[in-house]
Amino acid sequence: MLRLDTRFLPGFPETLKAHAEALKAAQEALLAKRRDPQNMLGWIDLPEDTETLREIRRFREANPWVEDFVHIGIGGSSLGAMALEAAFRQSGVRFHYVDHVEPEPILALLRTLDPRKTLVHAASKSGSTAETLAGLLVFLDWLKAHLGEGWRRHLVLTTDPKKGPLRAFAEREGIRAFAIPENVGGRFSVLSPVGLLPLAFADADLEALLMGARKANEQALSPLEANLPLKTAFLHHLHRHLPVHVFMVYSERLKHLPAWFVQLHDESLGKVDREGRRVGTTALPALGPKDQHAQVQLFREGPLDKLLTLVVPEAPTEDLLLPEVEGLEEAEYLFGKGMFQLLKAEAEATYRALAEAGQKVYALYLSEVSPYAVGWLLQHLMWQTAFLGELWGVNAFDQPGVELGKRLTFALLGRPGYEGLADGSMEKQM
Ligand SMILES: O=P(O)(O)OC[C@H]1O[C@H](O)[C@H](O)[C@@H](O)[C@@H]1O
Repeated sequence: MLRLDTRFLPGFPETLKAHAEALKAAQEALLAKRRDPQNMLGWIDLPEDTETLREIRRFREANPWVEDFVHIGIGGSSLGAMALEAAFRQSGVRFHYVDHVEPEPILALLRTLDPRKTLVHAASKSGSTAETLAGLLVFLDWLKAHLGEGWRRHLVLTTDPKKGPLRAFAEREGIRAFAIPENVGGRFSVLSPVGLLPLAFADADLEALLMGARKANEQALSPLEANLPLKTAFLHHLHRHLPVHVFMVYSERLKHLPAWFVQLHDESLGKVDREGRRVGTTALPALGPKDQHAQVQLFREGPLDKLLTLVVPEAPTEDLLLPEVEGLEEAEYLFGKGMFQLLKAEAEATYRALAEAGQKVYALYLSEVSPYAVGWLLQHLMWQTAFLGELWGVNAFDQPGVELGKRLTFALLGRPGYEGLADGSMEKQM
């Protein structure tokens, strides 16, 4: 369950009411777009897709031999999987992420792996991302060298259902390939096989995750009073003059969640709007309590240019009692308390201290760090982003700004068709 706390933003409920009509219009405009698959709103339907869930389960059950799971993918094709696996892994399977192109760590990883016990999962919506293809080339070669014809059982792909080089490769070679629905973009794909397949090997509770996400859907389709993502989107809209948005999570298990959110927020909303204006706010990842000892100094006394979201669990799923120790009387105030009580107190104290400093801050309380509550949170944040796209007049589902860098990379590597881009004649091609 998710709960919003705006106690340090006085007047918010009244302002919300005053904008009810405009918010309803934004909600209707977004929902009207669901009719056209080109609008990339397929992520709304992912939590209902029980058929894919069944297939993933069957695949997991058919491969009990897996001890190491290598996930090759980048951006939307890795950040969500990484965040959820770190939080909810119950199996003994070891996970490794190849979401970079630095040779040394890949070589170090290859030296530790036993190919007979390794499953390689390459995920890419487009099927053509250079980093992912590079990783796949290396691991494919490695599997073939060690396993001969047996390599096929050790590779699984997740990509577009019809298009792209990975789909074509899977069909040619008869490799198992799961699908990211055509109308689902990378950073909205965590509840597709991109995230669900690794999570199945982590033995995480996938049903609970999807059930939580369905709760966010229910809210997002409701009138404003019950529509939490529309409310948080409006909070961001109201504070859009503040350039920095700190996303601070008080959970070690969710330590990779801010990175997933940064891509979702920045890549969806940092755009040129319909009037040709540059819009967007810069999401800054933070982790409590660690960043109290690293970033909070800046948040307290640096520029008042931030909107901060604190994501705070309300209860532990398991607690640890802090024992009394003779000779450590300095810690007496901790004796007999639950460790979670300390975590909660630190979150509350930081919340108050930031508000006292004059920063704009609100809290999102998670009932607990469970697949159900986190599934709800992820889908909530995707809705928030989609609503903000409407309010800011941008398409939240494309990323035209990353294309030039990709084309220049191709040119620098001598890919046919990109000649000329690398030698300074770039302007001509833009
Ligand atoms: O899933 P893929 O097609 O491999 O894309 C991976 C990532 O790279 C692209 O450059 C986009 O900017 C991201 O939105 C995407 O998540």
